[in-house]
Amino acid sequence: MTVLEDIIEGVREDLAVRESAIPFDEIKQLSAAATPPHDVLAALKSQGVGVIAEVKRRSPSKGELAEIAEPADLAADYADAGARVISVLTEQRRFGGSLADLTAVRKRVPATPVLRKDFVVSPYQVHEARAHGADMVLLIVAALEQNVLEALLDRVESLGMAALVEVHTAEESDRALEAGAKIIGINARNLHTLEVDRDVFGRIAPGLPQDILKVAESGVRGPSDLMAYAGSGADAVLVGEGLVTSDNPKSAVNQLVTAGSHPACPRPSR
Ligand SMILES: O=P(O)(O)OC[C@@H](O)[C@@H](O)c1c[nH]c2ccccc12
Repeated sequence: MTVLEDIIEGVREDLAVRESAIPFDEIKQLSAAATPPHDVLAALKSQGVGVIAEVKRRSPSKGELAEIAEPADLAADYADAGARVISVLTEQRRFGGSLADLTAVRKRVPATPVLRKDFVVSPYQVHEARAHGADMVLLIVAALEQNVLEALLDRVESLGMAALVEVHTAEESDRALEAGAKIIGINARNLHTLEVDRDVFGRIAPGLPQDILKVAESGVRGPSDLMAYAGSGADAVLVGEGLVTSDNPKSAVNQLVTAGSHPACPRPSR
């Protein structure tokens, strides 16, 4: 079993527990009653290379990263420093996250779009994301059959949210396009082996249509990695570890935001 398959097995077990506590009809109603979502596409299309800053306590590759007793405080720092979107990991077993983290962050940064970062395999989780205030949902191509990917993407968009469709290979990026993805995240980390290869973005992004928003995910250590990704056509970078392990996450975000809006930073040609 690969790491990804192992994580998904746990995710399905945890999901079954939540489904028996709150039935599908109820979570659907809660999602319909939530405050309307932000326009994430517009936020990501604005000038310069955007920063998506992640609330991440642990990872399967590195173990414990940061305690983060108050995810909302960290999110407020990220937003103050100019993060365009805040990503909140809600997977519990391997990443130490929760839906309570998502709710807390949503409440504290009402003006900033929030991404639910999890292993979404069912429409239930999409409604759950919206019910907890998410504006964007991660969909991992490697974890989904094509018909399921397409159905989930439709579901995300029909609730007014945006999907970040994650790929790691050219075949997966073809599947993302085929499914109708508008925002594609190219993950430097292979979710089967957890190996990071920062060159994956530069191999895949140039082959994507110009109107697709391209997010470089994982392995960003500082402004020079952002600049390198920008040079290969990134509209935004998604950063976790580099921020949560920093002595000063707010200034770490600020340095990235400054680099991403600097005149010397290569700009997406859209
Ligand atoms: O901590 P990093 O290397 O900056 O990476 C952030 C983000 O890309 C990573 O957390 C991630 C990318 N895709 C995922 C899918 C599930 C869980 C986590 C992820």
